[in-house]
Amino acid sequence: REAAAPARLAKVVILATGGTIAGAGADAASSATYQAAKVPVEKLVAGIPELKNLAEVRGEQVFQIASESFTNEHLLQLGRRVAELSASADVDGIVITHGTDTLEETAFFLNLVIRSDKPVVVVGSMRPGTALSADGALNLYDAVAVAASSDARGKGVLVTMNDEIHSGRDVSKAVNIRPDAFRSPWGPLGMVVEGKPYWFRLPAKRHTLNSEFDIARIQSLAPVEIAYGYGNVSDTAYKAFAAAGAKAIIHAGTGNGSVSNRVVPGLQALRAQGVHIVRSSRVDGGGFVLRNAEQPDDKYDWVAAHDLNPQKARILAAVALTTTSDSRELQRIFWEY
Ligand SMILES: NC(=O)C[C@H](N)C(=O)O
Repeated sequence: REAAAPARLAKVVILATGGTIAGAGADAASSATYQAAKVPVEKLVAGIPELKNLAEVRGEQVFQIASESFTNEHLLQLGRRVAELSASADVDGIVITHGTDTLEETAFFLNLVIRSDKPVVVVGSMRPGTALSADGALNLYDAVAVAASSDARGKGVLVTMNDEIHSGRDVSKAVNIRPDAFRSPWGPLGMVVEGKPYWFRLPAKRHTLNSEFDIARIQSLAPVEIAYGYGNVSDTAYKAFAAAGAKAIIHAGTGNGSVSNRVVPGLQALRAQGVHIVRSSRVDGGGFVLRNAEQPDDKYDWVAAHDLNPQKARILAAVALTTTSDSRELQRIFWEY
């Protein structure tokens, strides 16, 4: 019998954007005090020789920033590069190294606008590589394992952190400092163990190839801001955002996305001026906002963000408003994505 030809290693591109996974501290005990976005991608890759058993890897430095400084322009530039690479026959999967603070926003954005079924995996770390028990190397190893795996195709943009594989739509940073920082309210999709992904569930919402949005058709994102709900709140921030040109304001509401009676008239007036009001919830670990519960959305022509947290609601509204300014369309999109 002839021996089977050895399987070709997948080709994976690592797009590096900075964050703690590229961070460096003064000594090994500095796990929380360090500078993010210091180490270049070549060094990150060279630090994990085991990557070459998983894939043919090459790195590309896109930015070198902490993720709290990401702007819409960074999202668009990164998205265009991911689209280009995913269209190339020479690329099987893409990994994006990213700071963890806004990782959930970038992952959701790419999940909405990248028209490809090739694996795109966003990864970060909670400790810099210089720290004791640094988590970045294993997280990156897991990300490359997932990006190289044909099983990961068509599952939308994914996030690997702390051995788990999450949907980029669902996942968010739930705690800081600790390496178990990322949670999905509906659970992770799977796990990576010793460089092999294991899957347990699939995303139910529209994404990537099944999305109506396409990075190729987006010149700029709509200006969308977030205002926080709390006791003794006023409508000052909402009005200021609208005056500065916001097309939609995400209300990071208390509980069910409730709105203080001190703020309701101001938001009605802003809607009458054309600004969209999207009610989300500030609760951590799984908000759930229903239309016409707490506030009469039909009457006020407001939108319910359903289970999307305020920062994810901002991303969806900023993308959706590039194709529609109709509130019913906006609401449909909030149910479907
Ligand atoms: N753990 C991290 O990556 C935090 C860092 N501030 C960032 O988001 O870039």
